[in-house]
Amino acid sequence: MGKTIAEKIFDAHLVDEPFGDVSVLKLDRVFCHEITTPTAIQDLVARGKDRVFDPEKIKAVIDHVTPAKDSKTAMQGKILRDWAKRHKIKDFFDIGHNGVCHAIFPEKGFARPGFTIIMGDSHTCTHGAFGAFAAGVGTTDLEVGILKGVCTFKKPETYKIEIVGTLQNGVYAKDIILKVIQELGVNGATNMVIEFRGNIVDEMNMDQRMTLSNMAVEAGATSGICLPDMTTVEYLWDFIKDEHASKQEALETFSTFNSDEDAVYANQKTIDVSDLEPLTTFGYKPDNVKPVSQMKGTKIDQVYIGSCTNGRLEDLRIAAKVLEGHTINENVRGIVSPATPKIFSQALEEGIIKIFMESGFCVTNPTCGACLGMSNGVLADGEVAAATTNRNFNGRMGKGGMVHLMSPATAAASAITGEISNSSLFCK
Ligand SMILES: CC(C)[C@H](C(=O)O)[C@@H](O)C(=O)O
Ligand code: SF4
Repeated sequence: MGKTIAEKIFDAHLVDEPFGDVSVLKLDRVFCHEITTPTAIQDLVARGKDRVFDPEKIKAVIDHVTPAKDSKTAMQGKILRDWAKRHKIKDFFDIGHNGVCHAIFPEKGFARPGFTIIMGDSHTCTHGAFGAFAAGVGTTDLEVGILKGVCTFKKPETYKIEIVGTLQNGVYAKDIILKVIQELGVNGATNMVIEFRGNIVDEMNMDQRMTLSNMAVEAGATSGICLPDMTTVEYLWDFIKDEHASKQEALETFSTFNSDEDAVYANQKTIDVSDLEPLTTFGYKPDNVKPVSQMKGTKIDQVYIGSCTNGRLEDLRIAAKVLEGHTINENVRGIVSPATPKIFSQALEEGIIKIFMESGFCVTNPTCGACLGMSNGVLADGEVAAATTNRNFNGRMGKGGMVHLMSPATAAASAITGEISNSSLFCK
């Protein structure tokens, strides 16, 4: 019987099968940020176990609220910073070098095909775009991961989603993942791994695959995996060239993890996206999805372009293309947060930052910031945001605020008109 990529990664990392369908896996990476890791650190210290399994395999960043906004967030940063120093974790990213975890870690080549990755963050599934099994975990699992380099998981069942067809202009990876979540529902893939397949995924670059994998958790999935291919190898080449004789050889090595033809799936679905229109959310759940055309006229107070879903260079390029030559609506506050310093400086070089600024956007440093309503653009009660983020939960960007999720193109068009709008209005 054939195996899925997730099953093969589990087999390759298996340390123990204590009972039933439970597997203890060896970890290749433990990623950390300043919101969840300090709790784990403080508990380890209190238990006299202030150790790390391997400082090379642990990567840490201060990203959610940076620069710190108050004494509490300053202390969270300090606990992580002091711990990283104490344990000689050299891949630690602080002010001036920091960016959103799920953007900066892939950019540094830390996510690789066949890897097992955990982090105390629900969007850790993003790294599945590289053909890794990457999952968000709670504090206890994070502590064990930091201390022993292992994590316990239920054996993975896989939901295969084939995305096929030809995309219309103005429709992006974000629209596709919103469509997937609409079809599956917020619990449709609970306790499962989503395997993204089909010609549309094959044709996507890594930025687009990360947008897809990022929101797998919004359909309940533990991880969202794309199979590694030459696009993956090309993206990682600078980081892996010493370990592989050629790109072809790297591809062959990575392909050993690819799902077999006769792999067994718990569920599968084919979605033809040829007729897909740009989509947006309308309620407080990510599966409350409608075509942008049906939401026309919905007034907005703030537009946010950024986050681990859509704060990458390609996202900024697409939004800037829509914004170029326009100023945003006088009733709209536009905020853009490039997801990493590298993305920021490339966007500067390409003139993208200038376009944002000339159109009336405020450009912030790389941070999660407004995405989770902790800083840099919290909504007032009753306000409405158009955002390229991944969660529209009640009050997500500020108590009493409403968030509509959408692609960077739709967000940029909406900033210009002041209401949810299709970017085809501004196609040049
Ligand atoms: C702060 C962190 C625990 C949280 C998460 O896990 O998702 C955050 O990143 C979010 O998006 O709400
Ligand atoms: S950008 Fe938003 S969703 Fe992503 S890790 Fe930060 S807070 Fe969470």
